[in-house]
Amino acid sequence: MHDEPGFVTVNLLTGFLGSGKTTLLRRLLAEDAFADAAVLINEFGEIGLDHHLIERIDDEIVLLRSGCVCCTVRGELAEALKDLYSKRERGLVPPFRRVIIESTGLADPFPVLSTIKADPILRHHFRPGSVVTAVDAVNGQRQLDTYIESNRQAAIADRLVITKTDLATDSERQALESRLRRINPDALLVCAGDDDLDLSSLLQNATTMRGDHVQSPSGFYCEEPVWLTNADGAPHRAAISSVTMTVDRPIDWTAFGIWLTMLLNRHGERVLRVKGILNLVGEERPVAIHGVQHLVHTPVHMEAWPSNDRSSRLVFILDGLDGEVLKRSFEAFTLADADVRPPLAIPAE
Ligand SMILES: Nc1nc2c(ncn2[C@@H]2O[C@H](COP(=O)(O)OP(=O)(O)OP(=O)(O)O)[C@@H](O)[C@H]2O)c(=O)[nH]1
Repeated sequence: MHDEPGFVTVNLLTGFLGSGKTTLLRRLLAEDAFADAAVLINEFGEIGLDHHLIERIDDEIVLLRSGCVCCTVRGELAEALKDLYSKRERGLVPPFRRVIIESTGLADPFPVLSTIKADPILRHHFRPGSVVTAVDAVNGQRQLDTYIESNRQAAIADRLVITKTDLATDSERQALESRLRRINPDALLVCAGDDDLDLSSLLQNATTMRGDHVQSPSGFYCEEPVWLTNADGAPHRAAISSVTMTVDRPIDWTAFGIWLTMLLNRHGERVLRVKGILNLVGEERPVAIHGVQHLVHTPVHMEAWPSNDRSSRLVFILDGLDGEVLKRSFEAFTLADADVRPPLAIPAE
C-alpha cells in the first residue's frame, strides 16, 4: 500500500523517553525521500529542546508546547496540522506531502491517531501513515516492565526500531526482540544500527489494519501492565513531573558532571530523562547532554548556538522525585564559585 495521492500522510514517531526518536528523526530528514516532510515535535517539559537538537530550523518544524500530545495538547495538535495545511495552500511553506509527528516519550499513541481520524477537517486532508516506535536496547525491558505507555507504543507500531544495540549485549538485544515480537508480532522489527537499514521503508505505509485497532485499542495485548490510567487521554500519573532550569552564566563542566553522576547513581531509576544544551566555561559552542535513567550518553558539541540565546537549558523528567529540591541542589553545587562550593547534596529519597 502506498501513500494516498491527494492526502498528506501523517507518520507518528514514538517511543519511550530517551529511546532515540529525535536521533532517528534527524536521520530520516537527511534522506532525499523525506525532503518534502513537515515536522511536528511535542515534548514533555516546559521548554522544548528537540527542535534545536535536530539542527534544522525552518518554518516546517513546529513545536507543540506545554503538555503531551496524547492528552493536554490534542487540540493544539489538530490546530497545528490545520495551520500547516493552510500555510501550504497559501504557498507560505513548501508543498509538503508528509508530516512526521515526534511524540513525547510518555505519549499514548492511540489518541494521537484517533485525533487525525476523528477530526472532520483533518480527515479531509490527512491520512495516518505508519507508526514508528523506537525502543531502547539498554532501558527498554525496564520501561516495558514499568510503564504502560511503553507497552502501548510498542503494540501500535508498524515499525519497531531497536536503538542503542551498540550499547547492549547480543543476549540483551535478543531478549528484547523476543519480547517485542510477543507484544506485536505484525510489526517490521529492525535495529537502528543495522548497516542495511532502509530508512525510507520505515515511513512507507503499512499493510496492517492499524486503523481498526485505533477504534478498539482495548483489543491490544499489553504485557504485565503495572498501571492503566491514560488509555483515554487522561493525564499522566501524578508522580511524573518535569523540571526545567535555565542558567545565564557559563557552567563549570567538572562540577556539573559530578553532580549529575551522583544524582543518577542515587536516583537513576527515577530520573526518566535528562537533556540539555549547556553553555560551558571555556567552550564557544553549545554542548548537548542526554541521560536516560542510569545511562549517560557522550556529550556532543553542537555546530552552533541555535539562536542568540546563550543560556544553558536543562529538562529533567522525574518519577516521584521533587523537582524543586533537585533544582536547589543543582544551583547550590554547580553554580557556586569553586572556593565556596557547598558539600554535594543530592535530594534524599
Ligand atoms: N549509542 C547510541 N546512542 C543513541 C542511539 N540512539 C540514540 N542515542 C542517544 O540517546 C540519547 C537520546 O536520544 P534522543 O534521540 O534525544 O531520544 P528521544 O527519544 O528523542 O528523547 P525524548 O524526546 O527526550 O524522549 C542521545 O544522546 C542520542 O545520541 C543509538 O542507537 N546508539
